Amino acid sequence: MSRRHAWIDASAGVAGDMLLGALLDAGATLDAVRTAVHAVAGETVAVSARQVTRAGLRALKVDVTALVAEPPARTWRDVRAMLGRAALPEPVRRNAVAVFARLAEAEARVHGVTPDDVHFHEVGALDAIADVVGSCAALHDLAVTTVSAGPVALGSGSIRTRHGRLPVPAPAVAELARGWQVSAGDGKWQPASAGGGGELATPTGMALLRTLAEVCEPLPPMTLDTVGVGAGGRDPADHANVVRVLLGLPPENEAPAPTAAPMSAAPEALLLLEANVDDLDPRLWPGVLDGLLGLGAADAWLTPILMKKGRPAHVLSVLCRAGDADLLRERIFRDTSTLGIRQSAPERVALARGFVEVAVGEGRIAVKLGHADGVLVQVMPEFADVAALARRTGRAERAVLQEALAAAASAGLVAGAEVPAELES
Ligand SMILES: O=C([S-])c1cc(C(=O)S)c[n+]([C@@H]2O[C@H](COP(=O)(O)O)[C@@H](O)[C@H]2O)c1
Ligand code: NI
Repeated sequence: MSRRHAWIDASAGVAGDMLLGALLDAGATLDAVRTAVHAVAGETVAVSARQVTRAGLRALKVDVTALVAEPPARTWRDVRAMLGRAALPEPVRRNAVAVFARLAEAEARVHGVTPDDVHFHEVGALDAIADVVGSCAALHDLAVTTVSAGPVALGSGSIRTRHGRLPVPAPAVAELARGWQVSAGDGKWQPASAGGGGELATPTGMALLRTLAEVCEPLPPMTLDTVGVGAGGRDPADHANVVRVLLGLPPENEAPAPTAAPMSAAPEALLLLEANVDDLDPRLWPGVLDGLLGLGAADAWLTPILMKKGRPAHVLSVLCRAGDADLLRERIFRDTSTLGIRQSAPERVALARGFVEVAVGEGRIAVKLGHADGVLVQVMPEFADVAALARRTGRAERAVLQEALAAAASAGLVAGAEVPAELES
């Protein structure tokens, strides 16, 4: 099974349409992007792409056009429901939900509202849906298995929005950029008559990059395969207004054949945030855990304990990357009643993961595969898909789960088998 890495060059900034343009230019098909966008938004929006130049560089510019006169204003709750019911490949749905959750969280913080009440403005909502769903579908279509990105140029000066003049980086961008390497970049502020202000990164672009890229790093070693260049709307003279995506095979693909013991993954450094809580309304816990996972926690769970004074309580444990710890700590203080958070630095040895879909009756279920050195170690149908299919067909979850396991086994997905070629990221 070969891995395919995408490295995002956002040294001139990043916007949703620029990233989507770069992924299409790298070989993702417009068909795959349109199918996914239409599955979420219906025929209310058209996505097209054209060749342009930016400071003399050829690049692909994506255009998103609303086909309805007055697109409805949508909250994050509305968009989440649209993503939930759309016929999308599971990895595309999961990534798109995670991007919007991060965007809604950032907007909520800067506007002082709850994420569920964040409003994606009219045409802006359609734009964002097309950019986010389109980029997630394009990555899927390119069979990308891992993503990283370099430092991001954010810009300087100020921009005019429907709420008046905002400083650059725009507040939501600054929020989304926490924990990532950034700079103002080379984009100089100029008056609107000379092409507009110096905003180089937009909230949608930053939310996509922060969610899809696992780490901020210089271009990693890889055998370079394809370069895609996506254009922004403006063409200032002082820099090429583009995002680039470099696709290639990481060095592991060139390593010798796997040995017998398939557990050679290197430990990764993570942080464990923990708090003992004895006075939170128990009905709030599921929302707390979902919120932390939506913000990028690697895992979040509760352990029942007996605390001082004989009180039944829970330990909230949140495993995360160091760059996400500030955001998650603030979220824990906001959503629980804890007065303190412990922190330790465990190492995790994780299997590489991916998904394939199997047909079960009239539905499809994503099967999560954990693998090492080209060999499957864990094979487990996604329970959310099992439960959804059971609900739709009126069958028992247990029966659907057994059928999904049997479908996986007859497709050769069993522990010890070779990782299948079509493994999705
Ligand atoms: O209209 C609002 S509320 C608004 C808020 C913010 C904040 O950062 S808060 C930013 N903007 C600007 O809107 C455009 C579009 O951004 P997309 O991510 O939807 O492409 C961009 O210039 C933002 O900085 C608007
Ligand atoms: Ni607003």
